[in-house]
Amino acid sequence: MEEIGAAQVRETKDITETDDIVLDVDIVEAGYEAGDPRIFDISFQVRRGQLLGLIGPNGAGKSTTIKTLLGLLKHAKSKVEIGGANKSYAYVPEQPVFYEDLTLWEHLDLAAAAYGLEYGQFQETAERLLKQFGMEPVRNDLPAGFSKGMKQKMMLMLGFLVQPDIYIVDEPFIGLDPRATKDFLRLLEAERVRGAGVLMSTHVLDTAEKICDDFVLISGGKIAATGTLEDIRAQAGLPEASLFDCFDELA
Ligand SMILES: Nc1ncnc2c1ncn2[C@@H]1O[C@H](COP(=O)(O)OP(=O)(O)OP(=O)(O)O)[C@@H](O)[C@H]1O
Repeated sequence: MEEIGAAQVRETKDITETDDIVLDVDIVEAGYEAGDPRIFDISFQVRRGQLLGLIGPNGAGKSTTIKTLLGLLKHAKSKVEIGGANKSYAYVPEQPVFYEDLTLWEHLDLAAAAYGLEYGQFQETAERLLKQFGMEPVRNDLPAGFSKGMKQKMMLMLGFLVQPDIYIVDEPFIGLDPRATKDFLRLLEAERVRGAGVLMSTHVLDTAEKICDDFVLISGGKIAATGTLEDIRAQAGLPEASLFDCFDELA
């Protein structure tokens, strides 16, 4: 058990190599101040190759759930098992985080060094990602001068570079143009085929409906519905309905 702050009880334990589960989350409660929890009883798992959509209205508790499973909140009672055989994960935040003085290429290089990637493999993967995201022309530029979508692409590239067991992606679609969205989804699909799991928080429900295997719908800090689109439709009492209509009914 790992104690981080008086009110936090966050356990991490190993997932065995034979296990298909790459993320196992069991949150009793979590919040930003002692005695003021914002999310309650949130439990779910992500398996290899699975894309789980974390959806819910503004303020429902999606980001709080993600911060809790990353171990970033002081006031949390939770048990989280993260990563498969390699114990590796990539977190792609909604708000880009970068170093003012490092170029795009230097960011990639730094991430590769931090994760201990072999240099030849790093170069090959980084070159491929620069091409795939159309970012070759700005490889030696500082990200402070990038557009919102370009910063978002940099964050996605840093995640893909690492090829982790699980991707935790917070709202990837806002800011990406249609071409970049397509490139991102193609890369994500390839990673799922490789065996990576994905937890993705998003408001873009028409895309989520097409790409996610399963959903966790959070409302008012609690789980309002879980399962496949069919399960969600049954829970909403709306057979044939879109994810958007089910969301409206359940949230
Ligand atoms: N840094 C913070 N300090 C205090 N309270 C916060 C903080 N961030 C979020 N909250 C509160 O926690 C609750 C859940 O917010 P959270 O950010 O998890 O929602 P969300 O589902 O991610 O919403 P959105 O879709 O708008 O991003 C809300 O009541 C919000 O006011």
